[in-house]
This record gives sequence, C-alpha cells and structure tokens, in this order.
Amino acid sequence: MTDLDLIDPAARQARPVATGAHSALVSPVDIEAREVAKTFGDTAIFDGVSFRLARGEAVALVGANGAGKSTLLRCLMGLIPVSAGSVHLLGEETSAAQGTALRSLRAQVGLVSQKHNLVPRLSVLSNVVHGFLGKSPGLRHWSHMLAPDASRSAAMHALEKVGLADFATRRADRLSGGQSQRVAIARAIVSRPKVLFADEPCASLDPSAGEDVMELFFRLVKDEGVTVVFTSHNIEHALRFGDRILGLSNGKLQLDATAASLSPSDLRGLYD
Ligand SMILES: Nc1ncnc2c1ncn2[C@@H]1O[C@H](COP(=O)(O)OP(=O)(O)OP(=O)(O)O)[C@@H](O)[C@H]1O
Repeated sequence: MTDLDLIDPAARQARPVATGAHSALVSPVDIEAREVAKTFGDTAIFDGVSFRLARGEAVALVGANGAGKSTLLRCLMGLIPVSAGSVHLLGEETSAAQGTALRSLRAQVGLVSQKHNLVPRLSVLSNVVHGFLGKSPGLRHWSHMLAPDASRSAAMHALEKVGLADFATRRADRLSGGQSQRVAIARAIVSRPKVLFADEPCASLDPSAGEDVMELFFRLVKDEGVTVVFTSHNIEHALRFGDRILGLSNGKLQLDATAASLSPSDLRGLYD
C-alpha cells in the first residue's frame, strides 16, 4: 500500500488494503493512526499508537480509567491535535484538514457520547435534525420547522429506526435516559456517516437500557456497513460488539487483536 491509497479517496475505493489484525481482510482503510502520541502539558497520556481500521470494522477501545481512551477517540476525530504522529480519517490527515475539507470530513463522521447532549427544550425531531449541522451549519438545521423537507423526513426515518417515531414532537427533557440515548443515536446516524465514534454509549444507563442501546446501535451500524470505534468498560460488550479490540495501558497500545481470538481474562489484564 502506498500513501496515495490513504490520501486519495478514489484510490481508497479502488484498491484493496489489509489491516493489522485482519490481514486477510480486503477493504478500504477508514482510519489510520501512525505513531500517535498525546501529551497534556508535561503529562504524557500515550505514545507510539499505530493501527489501521478497515471499512465496516467495529472496534472496541478498552483500558482502565484514565488510560486515554476518550483522548485517543478525540484525536482520531480530529477534535484535538495529536502531539506527535498522524491520523488519517477517510483519507484526510485530520491535523492538515481545513475549511471545506474539514467540513466535509466532519459531515461523514458521527459521535455518540456518554451523555446524550440533547437540547432539552427542543423537540425530539429537532434534536435529530441537528445531526445535519455538521454537513450544513446554520439555522435551517436548528429546528425541524425550518429544516428542508428531505432533512425532516430523514430525521423521521431515523426516529423510526430507533423505535421513537411516536415521540417526535415531545420535548427532549421529557424522555428517559434510555430514550434520550436512542435519540442521540438517531441524531448520529441521520446524515448517514461513514464512521461513527461512540464514547461509552451506555455508561449512564442501567444494565437493561444499556443492553438495549448497544443492541440497537450495532444492529443499525452493521446494516449500513459503518466503521465504528467505541470505548467501553464492559468487557462482555467489547467482546460481543467489537470485531476487534484495541487495549490501552501504561501509555501504550498493548493489545490489538480480533475479538474472536480473545477471552475476558485477556482483557482483564489491561486493568491490573
Ligand atoms: N483537556 C485535558 N487537559 C489535561 N488533561 C487531560 C485532558 N483531557 C484528559 N486529560 C487527562 O488525560 C488522561 C486520560 O483521560 P481520558 O479521559 O482520555 O481517559 P479514559 O481512558 O477515557 O478514562 P475513563 O475510562 O475514566 O473515561 C487523564 O489523566 C485525564 O485527566
């Protein structure tokens, strides 16, 4: 594989490449981290982190509290700069992307966070329409009443997919935690992103609601062939929903293996 494969989207589509843990996999690379390091001030969080993620892979990022999972996720998304190395996301080097290229990149990426971050006083439908703000910032995608018909109907369709079409006109602050997280998923998928990041998507939910949210999230993304990177403290979820596991510990990527090749005790070692 050449650098061009990573940088030129047309080349990525046309040329098969293999990833680290999936050497037999023939698929474009959606995310590549090369020798990534991150420091905050004088504190090194991790360094030498390298991996490639293929289109359609679901990757669980695991590690103890403070290992740097959320920080790595933010580096991969280009929300914070890396301190050394580089990240290519959908063929663009995130630190180099600016202006239109950066907007286009953001439009192809979705995020589901621990906290759903819905706008409480707005309707569920408006909150889902906000999923278009990355693609088309401005007032038109702030309220469903101002939104173009196509965006509004896509938002309704996304709500149907998460089983909340009947809640479209309800204020977001009248929902349960599980319902709110399902709306956040609808918001993340409405613009049909190629890559989805999820930072402990069920951390704030009780075990039953958390299970429902994970099942729903992965059913939707698997149907669409979306590449997913999610963080989790739940070893069972990581192994069940991840095709591949990346483990951070002591500032290094200590584990990069297929979920099928790992047992829960392999992951528990990361928490010692
Ligand atoms: N903006 C920041 N400025 C300074 N330090 C930060 C910043 N963001 C994170 N850190 C530090 O980086 C380290 C890694 O934090 P991070 O949130 O990435 O870990 P994590 O593995 O996601 O943890 P958890 O499982 O508890 O969510 C922590 O020590 C944290 O205090």
